[in-house]
Amino acid sequence: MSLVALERVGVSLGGRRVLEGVSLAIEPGEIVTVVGPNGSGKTTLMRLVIGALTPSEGRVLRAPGLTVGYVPQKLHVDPGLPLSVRRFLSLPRPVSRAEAAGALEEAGVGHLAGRQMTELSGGQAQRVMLARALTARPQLLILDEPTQGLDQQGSAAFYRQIEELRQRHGCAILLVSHDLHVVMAATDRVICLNGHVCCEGAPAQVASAPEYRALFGTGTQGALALYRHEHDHGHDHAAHAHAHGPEDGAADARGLALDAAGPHGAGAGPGTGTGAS
Ligand SMILES: Nc1ncnc2c1ncn2[C@@H]1O[C@H](COP(=O)(O)OP(=O)(O)OP(=O)(O)O)[C@@H](O)[C@H]1O
Repeated sequence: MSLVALERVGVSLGGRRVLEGVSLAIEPGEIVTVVGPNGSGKTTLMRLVIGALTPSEGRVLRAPGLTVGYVPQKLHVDPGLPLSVRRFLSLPRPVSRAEAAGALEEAGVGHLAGRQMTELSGGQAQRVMLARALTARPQLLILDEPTQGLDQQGSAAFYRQIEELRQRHGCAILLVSHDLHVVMAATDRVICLNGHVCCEGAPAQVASAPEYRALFGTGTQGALALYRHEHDHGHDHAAHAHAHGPEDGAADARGLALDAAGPHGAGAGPGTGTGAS
């Protein structure tokens, strides 16, 4: 059974048609990247998947008891509000010290537990937010624009980490990107969105599809080749840590935010002093 399935979903916001006739399904354990230009409805689609938005048409089906970890594009932390990393990990669901430490380690930021959220760089904040998402033990991990601001090498390293997370946790991972470069090569399936699903399939198929090329041009093949070259070298652990390991501050300069869903998933809207953009 699919974790999430959208059936002919349409969404209108502020009198505008944002999504139309979108049908897709996310299967257990797969990595799916949604690509599309600015304003093509990617974030709206993520909000549908987590249940923060109700479709105007069609329906969204979720596996019973589905657990979702959601990392939205931005986090808004009130600068006047003291909020340590450790405490942030316990919002909204308290987690044990050991669980928090483990998740931070896994995200490559174990040393930041005592810091204030407002002191973190964009890349550090991104990893802390990923750690919080992991504490929900999600069956589906959703990351909205996690590679924004990263160069191709940084994006490739990020995707390797995503692959490792999938292997370790067995979760499906749904990502959004509007700058389709290296990211495509590391995903099982790409969905190209522009208000509707233009095309979908394996990365190489989508990269050569006329619908994709009409939106993004033809420049992706070189990036795919770059990724494959690096990937061939990357699997022993030491080489990984050296060439592709977590680098604080290397990630998204805008900062990435997370609002992890509760233990049973879908209530991942803004709250607890943080909000998705
Ligand atoms: N609350 C809202 N009211 C009216 N229009 C909205 C609302 N939220 C989003 N939109 C519009 O819906 C469209 C899709 O927005 P969405 O944020 O889903 O796009 P996106 O693909 O994630 O864009 P980007 O790559 O720039 O982040 C845009 O035209 C946006 O202006």
